Amino acid sequence: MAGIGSSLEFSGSLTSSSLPPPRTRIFKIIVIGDSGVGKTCLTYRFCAGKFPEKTEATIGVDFRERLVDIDGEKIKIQLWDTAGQERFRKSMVQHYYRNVHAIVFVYDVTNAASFRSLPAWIEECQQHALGSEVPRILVGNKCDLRDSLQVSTDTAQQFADSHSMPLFETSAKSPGGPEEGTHRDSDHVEAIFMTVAHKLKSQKPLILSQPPAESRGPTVNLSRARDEGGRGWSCSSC
Ligand SMILES: Nc1nc2c(ncn2[C@@H]2O[C@H](COP(=O)(O)OP(=O)(O)OP(=O)(O)O)[C@@H](O)[C@H]2O)c(=O)[nH]1
Repeated sequence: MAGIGSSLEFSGSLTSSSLPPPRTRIFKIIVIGDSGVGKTCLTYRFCAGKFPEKTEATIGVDFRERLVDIDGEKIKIQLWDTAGQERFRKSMVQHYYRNVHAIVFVYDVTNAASFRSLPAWIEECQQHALGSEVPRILVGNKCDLRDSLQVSTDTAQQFADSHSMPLFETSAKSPGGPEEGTHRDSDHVEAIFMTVAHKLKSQKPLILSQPPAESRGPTVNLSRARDEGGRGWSCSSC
């Protein structure tokens, strides 16, 4: 299960003034979907800020990280770009699903088969004990290829609703951004992953707590709040 429920505790003879700065939290987000839907491009776009010139099929898993500032806290967003091809997944699959904080399911809006595969990807997550308490989102990629659309927004939205996931339609390739209008395909890759990070941070605020008065000594516990178990969340900024 997700490791973000675990507490980060500093105890012993430390006083609050001598506490080391809290270490940077890492949010592990796995990106899952059929081969060729654009997982590498989406993760690269978020972490490197641009569309990659060339990609090859992912073998096993690739990691990409980006340090972001959320409400004054530095958080490392660690994206696990998983292989879509079965033959490249086998040996690594157990590692993907350890200590996952959030899941991003990706399909290609120009490839109906990639959309039809989603139940199998969801099932695989369930088989690895990722329950509904782990935030998940659905991303339809390649919205720049409007003329080749095979999955309508309505169909995708129905699917997302039935699985209590927010839906984002985007393009790892097009510049995107609010200046491009209010239509769904302007959902920005940046905003999508930042929304996930905000959700995780709001579920797991880092709080300074003290033990009950009777046992209070020089110890200060720095711990994370318990999981609120929120579901059915949505993007407020997109
Ligand atoms: N037009 C367009 N092409 C895209 C977009 N995203 C990815 N592609 C292209 O789709 C192809 C596959 O992209 P990848 O990111 O490698 O796909 P993947 O899901 O990581 O594939 P696997 O590693 O095999 O699982 C590449 O040729 C990309 O250039 C997009 O938003 N728009």
